[in-house]
Amino acid sequence: MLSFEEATARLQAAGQTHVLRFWSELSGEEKDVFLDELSQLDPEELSQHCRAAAEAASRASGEGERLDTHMEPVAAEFIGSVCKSDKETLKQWDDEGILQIAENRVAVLLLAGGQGTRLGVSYPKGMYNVGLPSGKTLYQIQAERIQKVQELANEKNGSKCTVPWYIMTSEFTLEPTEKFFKENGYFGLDPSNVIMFEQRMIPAVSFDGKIILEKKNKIAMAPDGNGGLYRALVDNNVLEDMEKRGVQYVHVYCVDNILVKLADPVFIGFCVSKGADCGAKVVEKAYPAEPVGVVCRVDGIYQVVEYSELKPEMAEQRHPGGELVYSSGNICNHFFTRDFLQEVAQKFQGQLKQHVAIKKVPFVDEEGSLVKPTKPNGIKMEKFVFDVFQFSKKFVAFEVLREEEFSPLKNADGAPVDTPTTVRRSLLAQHYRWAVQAGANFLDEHGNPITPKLRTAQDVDPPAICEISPLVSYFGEVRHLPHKSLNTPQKQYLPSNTGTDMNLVFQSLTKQQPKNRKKTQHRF
Ligand SMILES: CC(=O)N[C@H]1[C@@H](OP(=O)(O)O)O[C@H](CO)[C@@H](O)[C@@H]1O
Repeated sequence: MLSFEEATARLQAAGQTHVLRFWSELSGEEKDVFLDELSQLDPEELSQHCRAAAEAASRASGEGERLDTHMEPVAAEFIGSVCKSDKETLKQWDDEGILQIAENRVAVLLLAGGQGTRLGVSYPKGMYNVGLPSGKTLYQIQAERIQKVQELANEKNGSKCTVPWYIMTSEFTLEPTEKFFKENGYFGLDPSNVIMFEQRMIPAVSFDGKIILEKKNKIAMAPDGNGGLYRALVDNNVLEDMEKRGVQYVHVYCVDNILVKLADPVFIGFCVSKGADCGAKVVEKAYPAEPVGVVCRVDGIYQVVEYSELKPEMAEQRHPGGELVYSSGNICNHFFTRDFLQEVAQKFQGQLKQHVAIKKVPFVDEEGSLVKPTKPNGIKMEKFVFDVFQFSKKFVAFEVLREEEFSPLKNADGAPVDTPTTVRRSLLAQHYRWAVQAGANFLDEHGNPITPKLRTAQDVDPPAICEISPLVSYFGEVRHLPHKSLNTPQKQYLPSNTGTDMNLVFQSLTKQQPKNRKKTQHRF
C-alpha cells in the first residue's frame, strides 16, 4: 500500500490533489481504506482518463452529426435469419452447434457487472425474481438452460460435455453473486465450471476534469462498461482458462434478457458454418425510440450505434413501405471465437472507444456532507462490448424472433416496457405456446377447454399460466413418446429434438385444476 507522501505525489502528477482535502479529518482506519483505493490508480492513466473525460464530454454532441452522413443499414441479404431460413438449414445449424457443444468447444460468458440503476435494486440483476410461479431468478433460469443444453448435446453425441460459464462481475456484483451461487448450490452446476471474475472500476469525473469524491475517503467509481470485458479477460487470465479447457467459441450475453438462449446451438452453428469470428443476434426494432443499439455499417464497417448516440431523426427514418431503415436491434448476444478475443485483448483493447455518459453522481461538498445532485454533474466513461466488431475479419448478423428470444428486464414495474411484469409475461406466453404447439390442452377451473390463443398482447397474461422448467425443455423441443392423455399427436417443434420429459408436463396440465384458481396454473 502507498504511504500518504507517495499518494500525494501521484495525485499531484495527475492534478488531482483535491481528493485529499479531508485527510486531516479521517481516522487511521479511514486513511488506510483510502490509501488502499489510491494505490490502485496509476497516475499516468488517471490523468489521461480525467483529461479524456472532460474533452469527450465537450465533444459528445458532435458524434450524431457524423453518423448522419456515414451510417448505412445492413442489407437484408447479409443478415442470417431464423424466420427466413428453411427447416433443413436450421437443423443443419442446430446440429453443428450441438456438435461443437458436445466437443467442449463452446463457453458462455455473462456480462453482469451493471448496477441495475433503472430497475432500482441494490443487488445484482441476475438475483431478481420476476414473479414466476417457480420463483426462479434470472441466474437460476440461465444455469438451468446451461444444464439442459449440455444434456441435449450429451444425448445426441453420447459423450459428457461441459459448457463453462464465465461471469464478469464488478465491485458491486462480485460478492453478492458469489454468495448467491454458493447458497443455491450453483443451481446444480459444477462450481469448477462457473468462473467469476471482476471488471475494473474507473473514477467518475466532473466537467472540469476533476475526480469526484463520494465520501471523504472514497472516490466515486463506476465499472468501465461492458466493453471492460476485454481488459478483464487479460487481468484475470480468462483466455488461458478457456484455452486449457479447449474452448473455441464464446457466446457472450447480457444478464437481463429472460429469454436468452445460452450457448444457442442454432446461432453457434450458423456462425461456425459461415466461418465468422464475430457475430451479433438482432431482432427487428419495435419502434424508433426503442432503447436498443442498431447493427449497421459506418464508413462501410460493421458496428452497433448505441441508442443513446443515435439521433431521433435517424432512428425514425423509414423505407417507402413503412419499415424502419435502422431496424436491426442489438440484443446483446454476441458470438466470438477465442482467437478473435485473444487478438482483441492483445492488440486492440486499448483502442476501444470511450463513450461518455453524463450522470448525476452523488458527491461530498466542501463541508464534507453528501449531496445527491438534481441535475447531471459528472462524467462516467464506458466502453461497449460491441465496439470490437470493427476488428473482425468476418462479421455476421443473425436475426431471431423477438417473442422467442428477447425480453429484457430494464425498468421497475410501472414503466411501460421491459419491467418484471412484461418479462414474466413474455416467458409465460412462450411456455404456453410451446405446450400448445406440442399438443397440450388447457382446462379452466370448471374443466372446460380454454380456447388456444398463440398470440397475446404484451399487457395481458397468456390464456393459461404454465411455466416449463428449462430442465424439461430448452427451447420447446419435445421427446417423441406416445402418451394416452394427449388429445393431439405430439409434434416436434424445433430442430433440437433430443430428449425431454415434456409429455409429463402435458399430463399434469390436463389434470383437473383446483377450484379456486382462475386459470390453469402449474409449476415444474
Ligand atoms: C453497451 C451495450 O451493450 N448496450 C446494449 C445493452 O443496452 P443497456 O441499456 O446497456 O442494457 O442491451 C441492449 C439490449 O437489451 C442493447 O440494445 C444495447 O445495445
